[in-house]
Amino acid sequence: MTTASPLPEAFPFDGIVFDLDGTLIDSVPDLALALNAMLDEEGLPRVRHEQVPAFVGQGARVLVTKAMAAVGRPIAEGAAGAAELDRLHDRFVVLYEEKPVVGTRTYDGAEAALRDLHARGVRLGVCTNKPHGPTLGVMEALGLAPLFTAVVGGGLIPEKKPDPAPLLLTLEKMGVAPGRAALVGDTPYDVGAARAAGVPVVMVDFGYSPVPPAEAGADVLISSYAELPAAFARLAAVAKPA
Ligand SMILES: O=C(O)COP(=O)(O)O
Ligand SMILES: [Mg+2]
Repeated sequence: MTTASPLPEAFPFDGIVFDLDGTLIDSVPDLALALNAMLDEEGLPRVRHEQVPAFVGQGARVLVTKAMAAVGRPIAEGAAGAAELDRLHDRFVVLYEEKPVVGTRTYDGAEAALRDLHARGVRLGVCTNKPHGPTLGVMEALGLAPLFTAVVGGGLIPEKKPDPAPLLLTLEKMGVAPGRAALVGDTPYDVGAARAAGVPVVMVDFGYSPVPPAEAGADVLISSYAELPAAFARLAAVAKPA
């Protein structure tokens, strides 16, 4: 990159945690591919790509549960339903890990923003509800993995965002105090985790939020990564002192 860094000289945070799906990457093409491969195996109708964003954000079990409901085969309550969900989830993850980056792309400007922060010595983390295994696979394949100090995917601990535990674990692995960090995400699950952890939050408006992004309660809303440096400057004003 030859562009001059637009980040403020005195950067207000030691570390930035990013959500993955809908924030750094548009993963819906490959999530849809794996879901439809799983549905084909079950002899069920496929989901349309435009249905899939509404399924993403709370982890793979919720993704599969919502997809099954969308094709008219909702997962039943009780032990039989739980066993079916386990089976379908495990198969979905296998299929997704086989082809995780056929159509997945980083959003415009995301990689440059990450490289800029990294070059300035800001520690970077990913905190995602996507299962941890495929998370690592996707990040490796897209060349993002070396930029991050810590990656916490779904299943490493039982809690998922909006619970603050995965975000706090990410920060612990990064060696960054919550009062010196910010989160960038795309859904109310990210905002909830950030609020509960005492971390200010930027929300992108181009992800997979199930509610209008402006109503999700983030501190700052951005429409492109070009707006991120200004968003951090505004966040610094709402951040708790270290
Ligand atoms: O896989 C999901 O459901 C969500 O992943 P995210 O937390 O990176 O948005
Ligand atoms: Mg997301």
